Amino acid sequence: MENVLTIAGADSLAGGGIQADLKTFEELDVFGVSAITSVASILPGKVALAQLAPEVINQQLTSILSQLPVRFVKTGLLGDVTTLDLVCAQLRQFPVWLVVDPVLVFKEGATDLAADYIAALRQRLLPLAYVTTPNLDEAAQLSGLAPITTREQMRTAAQRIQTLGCPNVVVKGGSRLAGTVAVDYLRYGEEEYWFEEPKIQKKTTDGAGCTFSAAITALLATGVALPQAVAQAKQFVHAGIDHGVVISEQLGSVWQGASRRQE
Ligand SMILES: Nc1ncnc2c1ncn2[C@@H]1O[C@H](COP(=O)(O)OP(=O)(O)O)[C@@H](O)[C@H]1O
Ligand SMILES: Cc1ncc(COP(=O)(O)O)c(C=O)c1O
Repeated sequence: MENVLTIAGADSLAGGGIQADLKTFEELDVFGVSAITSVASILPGKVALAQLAPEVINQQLTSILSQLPVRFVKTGLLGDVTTLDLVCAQLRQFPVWLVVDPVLVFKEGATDLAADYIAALRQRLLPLAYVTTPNLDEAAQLSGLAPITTREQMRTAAQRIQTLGCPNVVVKGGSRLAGTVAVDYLRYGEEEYWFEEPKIQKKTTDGAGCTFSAAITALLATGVALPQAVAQAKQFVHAGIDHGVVISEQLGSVWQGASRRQE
């Protein structure tokens, strides 16, 4: 069984972040290990983020990368430029297949990631990645093409992100692209693939992006090629949204990654 590492934030409600990643790894038969960068407390209308000290983050990475064979890594929320740079330094020492989920936007509310974080993502993390999985907002910020409202703009954004040094890009249309279809676009080198599923009219979508990129990472680790990994990850997330768990009526429906009870 492959060891797969997620470097990301913890989510107090466990819809997204490290919790969603580990649940997804478990479901897809890889052994998940984690380095936590920050702790997100999901509150009404906002997300409170507490960043861990750089030494603590570095220690986790050293613990994992120096003692375990790890060939596949996913990054989610890194939280600040210092963390992003120490992650890059570690990953340059231990070359891996890297999936970057460039988390800039939470469905639960805005985060305060600054322009220098986006610049660091573009200039230092993305060139280390095998594939990145921005949603429409993130693709707009990474490509400088804002706002993205059409399929043609999804293609252009992916091409622009490739020029940053990341050979493969999945732009997720998700719930954000208007229409009745949840469309994702993969730019795989020069090849392109469109993935479509009916848009599900449910609120159980928190953590969908984390789960999607975690599933891609796990599937790559089990030997699936990227276009098929994206197709399967999309099916996995689609089932997850459709059978999402409502953890509190007061909070509304909250997606729970691995608990996809299929009646
Ligand atoms: N309402 C929905 N119905 C079906 N699929 C969806 C829906 N919302 C998102 N998806 C899919 O879930 C995956 C994650 O997308 P998205 O939610 O946009 O990511 P993020 O969490 O990063 O914003 C993509 O494959 C997207 O197409
Ligand atoms: C730590 C952390 N990372 C990432 C996310 C983003 O989740 P999503 O997959 O809905 O984009 C969340 C959302 O709650 C989170 O708490």
